Amino acid sequence: MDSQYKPIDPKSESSKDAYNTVFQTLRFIIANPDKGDAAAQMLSKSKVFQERLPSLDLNTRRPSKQARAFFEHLKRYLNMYHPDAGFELGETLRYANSKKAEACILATKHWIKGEIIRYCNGILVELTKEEESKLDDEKDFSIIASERKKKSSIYVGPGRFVNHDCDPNTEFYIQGSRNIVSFQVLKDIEIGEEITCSYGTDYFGDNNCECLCLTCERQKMGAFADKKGKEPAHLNTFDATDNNNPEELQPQSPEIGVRTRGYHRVHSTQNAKQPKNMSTSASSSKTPNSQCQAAPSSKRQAPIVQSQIPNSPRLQQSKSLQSMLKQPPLTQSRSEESMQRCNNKSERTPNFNVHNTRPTNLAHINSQSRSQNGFSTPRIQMHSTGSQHILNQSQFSHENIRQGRFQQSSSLHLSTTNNVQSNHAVNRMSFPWSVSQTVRPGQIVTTGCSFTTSFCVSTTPGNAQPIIIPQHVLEYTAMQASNIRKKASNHRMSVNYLINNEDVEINHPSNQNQPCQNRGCSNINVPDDRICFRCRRHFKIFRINWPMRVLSEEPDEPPIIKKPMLCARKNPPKQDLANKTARKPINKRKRRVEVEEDKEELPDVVMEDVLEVEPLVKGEGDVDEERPLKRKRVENGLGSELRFAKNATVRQAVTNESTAGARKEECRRCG
Ligand SMILES: C[S@@+](CC[C@H](N)C(=O)[O-])C[C@H]1O[C@@H](n2cnc3c(N)ncnc32)[C@H](O)[C@@H]1O
Repeated sequence: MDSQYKPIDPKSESSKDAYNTVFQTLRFIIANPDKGDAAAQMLSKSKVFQERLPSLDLNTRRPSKQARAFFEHLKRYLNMYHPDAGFELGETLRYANSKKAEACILATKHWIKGEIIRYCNGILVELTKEEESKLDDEKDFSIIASERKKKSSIYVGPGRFVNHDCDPNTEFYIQGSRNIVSFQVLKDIEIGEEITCSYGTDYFGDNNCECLCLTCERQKMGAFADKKGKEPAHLNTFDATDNNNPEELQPQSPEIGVRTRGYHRVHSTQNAKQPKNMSTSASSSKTPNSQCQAAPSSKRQAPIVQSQIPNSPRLQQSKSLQSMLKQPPLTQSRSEESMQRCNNKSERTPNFNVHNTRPTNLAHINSQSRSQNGFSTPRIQMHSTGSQHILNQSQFSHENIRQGRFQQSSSLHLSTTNNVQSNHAVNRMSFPWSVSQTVRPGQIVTTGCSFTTSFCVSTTPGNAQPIIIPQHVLEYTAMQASNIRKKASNHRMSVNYLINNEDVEINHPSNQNQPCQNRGCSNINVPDDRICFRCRRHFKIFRINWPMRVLSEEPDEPPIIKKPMLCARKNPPKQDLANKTARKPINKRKRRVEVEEDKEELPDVVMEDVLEVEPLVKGEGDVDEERPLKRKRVENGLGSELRFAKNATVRQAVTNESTAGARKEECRRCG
């Protein structure tokens, strides 16, 4: 396995080329979903590919075995953009530390229990001991340990982006006899919902005590469990009084319970049956920073194990996967040792309160209450830190927020050097934008951003909602800030608050920060445009509003063309022969037309060109793309991807018709 991967410098010319090539290829596969081979071939012929992977020459008559395998893998990734894929790659802050979003898989269609998400797959590639030892701890790999084969395999492909949930909505599914693993739906999945599976019960520390999944959040388990009355580590809310140097308390520090990324082992749901002391080698040795106390197993909702689904059609098929995925039990001593280490760490751990901008952790409001400082906070209770803030966590859970039952929980931060009552420049780093704006009391600010400097409201992108910063929050914050300022300078503090939906009056003081105009989308984090980034990106690639990926209308039926009367004469006259030979170029031309069509499908489009095309925002399910597409065609003479299939048929029909016409004429001519 060649692990000598060098990332492309995003500023380089070749990265632009690469971007265009990949973009064109994606558009090609969208327009031609069944031409995965052609798309992969196209990509392999590109400059960037040939420069960077010269050993994988796919364009010879007999590509090497390695090249063919790579080719298949390439197709696997391209197929993520297949209109029927039913999922897309998104990003989330749920599992990562505050600085880095992680990938996740989001449903773009409604999935029904039992269905196979076949394009979300990956392949298990066995690793030699040497290869395994070479794996870089800094990089995130998904490794599946096979007990049967007594080997580990690396899991590669789009499926590797599926995150873990203790109550997952899918499970691993072996496709056919090959080592291709995709996912089977365990419970219906809504559009926009994250697709998750279970990595096993001990993947994130013993009994998944470091797990950050939604289920754990809802049930106050895993990293959300209340650790002996202490602030849950994942909350990481910074209390300026705890430490004079906030830098020391950056969430990435292992001591504060944020896991390092690294070499991870994914295990099947089979592991749910394992005794507690059989911790995985990964959980004990590869996630060194477990600052945890395992939640009582009776409370934990057991991941759905395969045997719990009676008559599961894939039960038999996946038997081999089950056995493959069984973990080698660790020795008791090792497991105990890891537990011991776990406990020791949690004892050592002070009441860390570094805010990591993960909003889901910040729900702790008791409405209609009074803050400790006597400020009347009719709709909000806030406190800079403290352990009592789990009060209503379930009510203000990520899910509630996502479903719009509550406004996004948020956290205000400010530098003590700022005067809170005046305007503040906010450095918003909302992936992938970075903008700044001034926040005034009462102004709606858009959440969906993490922050680096003085003052910010933060939450998870994708679930962003605008919120109003009430005057009293700012006053309270200002007061806290001035208190702290007396003690030390250059400290940050946080005020966590959440506003009930009913109490929030949403008005838009400016045209900034408004909900995405694409009615299929629930994002309310649109800083300077009508369409949120996700929808723009989707439109850019698919030329269709999110989450639609397929045409709702069938393409026009080609006009019915009666088969032309062919010349029935056995020995056509010489003229016919001449025509026959003359017809060859016609066919060639026809073939050329098809090739040209393909070319047309792959215009040299740069991002800016595409962004100029304004998506139509009519409503969910609307696929009327005529306006932008027509405009596009007029503007730069490009055809519409959406129409490609249609055009191809129509053009084909036209070609047939004219050929038929020509033949008829010929026949008429020959009598
Ligand atoms: C197989 S990868 C999944 C894709 C990953 N999010 C990424 O961007 O590469 C596994 C990694 O995702 C993160 N992760 C997934 N589920 C998690 C969970 N329930 N709790 C904490 N971290 C999780 C961890 O960083 C883990 O190492």
